[in-house]
Formats: sequence, C-alpha cells, structure tokens
Amino acid sequence: MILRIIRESPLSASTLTLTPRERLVVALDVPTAKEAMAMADRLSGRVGMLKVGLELFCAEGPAFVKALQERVPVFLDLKLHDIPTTVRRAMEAVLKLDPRLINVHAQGGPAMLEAAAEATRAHKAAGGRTELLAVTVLTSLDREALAALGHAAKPEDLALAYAKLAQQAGCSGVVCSAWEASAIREACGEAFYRLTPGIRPSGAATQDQARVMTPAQALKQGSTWLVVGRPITHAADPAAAAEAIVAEMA
Ligand SMILES: O=c1ccn([C@@H]2O[C@H](COP(=O)(O)O)[C@@H](O)[C@H]2O)c(=O)[nH]1
Repeated sequence: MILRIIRESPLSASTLTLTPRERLVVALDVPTAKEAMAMADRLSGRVGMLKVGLELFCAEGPAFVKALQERVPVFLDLKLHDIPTTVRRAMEAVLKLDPRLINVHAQGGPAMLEAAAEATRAHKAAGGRTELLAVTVLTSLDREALAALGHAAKPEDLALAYAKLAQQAGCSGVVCSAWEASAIREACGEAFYRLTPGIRPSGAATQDQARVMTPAQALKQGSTWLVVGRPITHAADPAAAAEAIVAEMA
C-alpha cells in the first residue's frame, strides 16, 4: 500500500484549528526501518505526525528520517541534553533533516535552551520549518521519582517552571504531561505548543508511564498534540486503534 503524502503543514494554520487527526502523533518505537515503514503504511492518512525516537534513530540514523520525512511530517524526539556548544552543534546537524518538530531537555538550563533556539532560528531564517520544543518533566516520573532525584517540587510545578524557562529562551513549546497542559497554556499562551505523551485510552495499561490521561481529557486540558505509542503500535489493528483515538478526541 502506498503511503499517502501529507503535504499540509500541521503548523501552517493556528493550532486552534487543528483537526483531531492532525493532533495525533504516533511514536514509531520499533527497532528497524522496515518495521517503521510498515507501521507508517498502516497508519497512512490516519495521523498527523509520526515520531522518531531514540530507539529508531540510533538504529537507522538520519537517512531513515529523511526518507520518512518525504512521506509524512516527522517529530524527531532526540531530547538533546548536554553543554550549550554540544547541543548547538548537534542541533545544526539534525536540523539539516528539517523535521517538523525537534526537542531538547529543559533541564539543560537557560544557556543550552538558548543555544538550541538560536540554531533553530538560523535554520528557519534559511527556509527551514522546524519548531523547537523543550521536554519539561518526563511523563514516566512521579513525585516520588522526582524526590529521588533531589527535587522537592511537584511534577506540575517543575513542569511549569521549565515551560516558562523554555519560552524565555525562545522555544516554541514544550513536551509535558496532559496534567500540566492547562496551567502551561494559561501561563505561556495558546500559541506556545503543548505536546503531551503519556496518553492512554481508558482501561489501557499505563506501562512505564506515571502521569497519564485519556485522549479526550488531554484535549480538554489544552494539549496541542497527543503522542501515542504502544496503545496503537502494539494493537492487533493499529489503524483501528488510531481511528478509535481520533474518534474519542472528536
Ligand atoms: O515525557 C515524555 C517524553 C517523551 N515520551 C515519548 O513518547 C512516547 C510514548 O510512548 P507510549 O508507548 O505511548 O508510552 C515514547 O516514544 C517516549 O519516548 C514520553 O513518553 N514521555
């Protein structure tokens, strides 16, 4: 089956006008390009974006991202986190792929965020279309896990603080749990994107996610995009699972 090419940019219009389908980002957490392309074919025309994370990028590298990006908008979820110079140079390298979204860890601090934002601005000035997001608090972390890391703050307070930092540094939005989306929208404005993993249809196993929400709740809370991985990719019928989530959002 030939994958339908989605030429429309999900960022071309206000995010307020995105359809439920355009808001659905599926995590292609599979080990090979062959499996990823097969999953992309099955989800063709049913989702807004596909996410390439560490597993697939480490296995298949930039060439695979380039090939996928020609067929469907890609969120390159590399969560860069290092000293500012290293992150800037890594950003310059991966921005050549011109993914629709890319991210760094807000925990890298203001100078690292600014370095990533500067690289993204330069890329856009040269005609690129990539938007930069900052990861706030991973959705796999709960308050207890944060305490073990030495953070006394609640996940929602830390996520909000990181979001404000990311906005000041020039990021276009954040990765956060849907539990924090509403407060971040209120503090940073509607135009500041909120991409929320940790989405689980009601009754689905949470697996290693700690701060989860259903698709309908996440949308209500102000998520711009919803990232769904295993509930779709591990389903017996991934296309039907994606359709069910779009229907719930609608
Ligand atoms: O805080 C974060 C940041 C990124 N992710 C990524 O999203 C998907 C979620 O997959 P599921 O199978 O739906 O749990 C995965 O690729 C993570 O790397 C996240 O979960 N939380």
